[in-house]
Amino acid sequence: MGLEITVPNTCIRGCCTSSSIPLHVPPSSYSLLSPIARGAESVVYEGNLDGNKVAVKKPILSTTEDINKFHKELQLLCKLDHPGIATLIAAHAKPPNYLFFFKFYESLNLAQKLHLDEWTPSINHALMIIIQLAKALQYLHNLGILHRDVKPANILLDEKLYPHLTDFGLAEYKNDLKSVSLENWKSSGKPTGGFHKKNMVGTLIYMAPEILRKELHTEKSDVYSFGVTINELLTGVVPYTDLRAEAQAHTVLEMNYTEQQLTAAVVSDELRPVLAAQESGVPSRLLALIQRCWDARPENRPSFDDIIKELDSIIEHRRDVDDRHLRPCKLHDNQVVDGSNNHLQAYQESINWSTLGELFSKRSSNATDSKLRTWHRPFDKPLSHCPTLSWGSYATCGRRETMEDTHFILPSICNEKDIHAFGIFDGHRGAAAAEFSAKAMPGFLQSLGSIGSPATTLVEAFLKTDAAFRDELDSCRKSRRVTQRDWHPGCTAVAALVVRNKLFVANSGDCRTILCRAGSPIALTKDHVASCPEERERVIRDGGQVHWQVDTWRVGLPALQVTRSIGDDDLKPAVTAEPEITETTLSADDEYVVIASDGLWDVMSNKEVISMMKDTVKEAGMCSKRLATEAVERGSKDNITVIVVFLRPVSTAERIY
Ligand SMILES: Nc1ncnc2c1ncn2[C@@H]1O[C@H](COP(=O)(O)OP(=O)(O)OP(=O)(O)O)[C@@H](O)[C@H]1O
Ligand SMILES: [Mn+2]
Ligand SMILES: [Mn+2]
Repeated sequence: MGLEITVPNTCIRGCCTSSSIPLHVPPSSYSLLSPIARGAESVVYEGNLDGNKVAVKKPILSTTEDINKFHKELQLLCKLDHPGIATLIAAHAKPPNYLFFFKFYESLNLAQKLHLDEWTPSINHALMIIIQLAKALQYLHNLGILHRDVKPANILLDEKLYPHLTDFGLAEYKNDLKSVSLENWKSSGKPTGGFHKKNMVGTLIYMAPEILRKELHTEKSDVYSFGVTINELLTGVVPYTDLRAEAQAHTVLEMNYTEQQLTAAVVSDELRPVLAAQESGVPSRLLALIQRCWDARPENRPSFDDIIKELDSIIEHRRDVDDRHLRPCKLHDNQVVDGSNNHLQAYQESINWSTLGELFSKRSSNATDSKLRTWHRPFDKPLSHCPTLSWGSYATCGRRETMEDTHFILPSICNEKDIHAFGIFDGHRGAAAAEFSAKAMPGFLQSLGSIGSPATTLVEAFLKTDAAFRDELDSCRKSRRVTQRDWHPGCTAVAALVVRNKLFVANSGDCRTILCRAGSPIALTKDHVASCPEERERVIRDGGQVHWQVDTWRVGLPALQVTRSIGDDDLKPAVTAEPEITETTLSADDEYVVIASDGLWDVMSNKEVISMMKDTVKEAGMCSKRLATEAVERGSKDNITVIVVFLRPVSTAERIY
């Protein structure tokens, strides 16, 4: 269950503290595998921490000053929590091991992606990266922090090619910079050469002229580096390489000398990289923004607040233009199919809903002290039957282009060895609600378990996840991170909770859970769809409208087929998030549970699932995969997610019960 935070959670000096990031990790919990990058000041390894793939940054420490620098970087990193900034998972700050453990970002850094992979992002994807990066820098500047080393090599890309700013090796609080310079002036009358060397930082081609002139770094110096970086993203050209190649071809000058020439040209002649071309589709307002970002005079450059306002407006303008020309056509199953809509999607997805959900999860589980938290135990009598659990899952987007299913597996909640939770979310109108819920609900389950019975815990977790998601969407609309007002993503949800010998299943929507008892299926959920008369009546009672359209009953204008879900805020309260709960006492007859999204059940009956399980190797992951691939073969048109949980000991050698 993740890494423990030992108390007191501080570094050896006591200068770095964190309530959520462990600052001591036992050597047995991690290993360093191969190095991925060797910098002047550190080696970054691919590694493993507590079973998860991580990036381990190991600074090269030779002097006390290096160690001071490590503590400073750690202090800063402990304060940061933003989806556009690389996530520090843990650190070790005790001699002889000084290590940073970061979330592993799969898709290279932006410099490698552009120049080794020769990646050319679409304008919409580039805009998404630019705005996410601007928000990360706005966040830092609001905290009074200057990054001082903004460049493509310090921007890591995750599997979706979303950017995460990293490398705080040169970052400083603005106020500290001021005092350093004042002290220096006082003690020596003028800055010394050593002082300049130490403070003239960042990579030359991204450095603002005032830094090259050896003046103090300000927020506007980060803005300059941002401008050069996003121009590189749009052109795919390393700044000045065209120039430099020429210089090298025509002279035998040392690199150092051409760099001096370059510096002089940037400072005195206002030389800048070649601006991206409007013909390649870059909006002219974006080009103008880049030019303002790299203006020679810091006071003429916009702040990140200004930059974000302008970017929002550029993006909204692009959408308006497209909306007028190309109206997306609505299909029966609520899927909007239209190529022109891709950039809209890219913008909606520029909000990382998983990360937002994770933040909620962290917040809700931090609200109660994990040490004091115990899970509600309704039965302390000795049990007649103790299930032995093993589980596995498989998720596939099937024939769809996008994946809108998510799931979570949460074993040993609050370190209780016999309490486990599993959940599946099936998104519609985008993946946002599903991505958010799969991260947020585990946090709510952990924090709520101590309060009520398992059944009320599940109901509360569903309602809280729904409320949190809709709040978050609202505030995104207010801050204009979501400018499309008629975007109302939702997801169906099913969660199973095993508490010793009891199984609780909560369901909102049309995911399904079955239990195999003595060889026969027992349905533990009922589908909440408008074709079900009771559900239809309930929707109408709660103020919703249902109508027959094409081939079935549907709810409201969006013509939703499901009648309960998380999100879908245009249809609340009629399309409620409140789940129906079943409670089952497990006995020796109970073999396994299958939880799956409707992509499986569309093409397979409960009985067929049971018979397929019969001749599959009894390993939960393999069973899940077999069921899902069979559903694809049978022509399921939907995303498919399957979780199988065995309830009694199984041997993988056993083929048939
Ligand atoms: N979390 C991560 N996931 C994947 N790769 C990473 C991660 N962190 C760092 N890297 C890789 O290691 C490189 C160096 O990381 P970082 O910039 O933090 O180290 P550094 O020693 O400060 O480098 P520099 O030479 O730029 O000062 C990155 O450019 C990236 O390629
Ligand atoms: Mn770096
Ligand atoms: Mn660095």
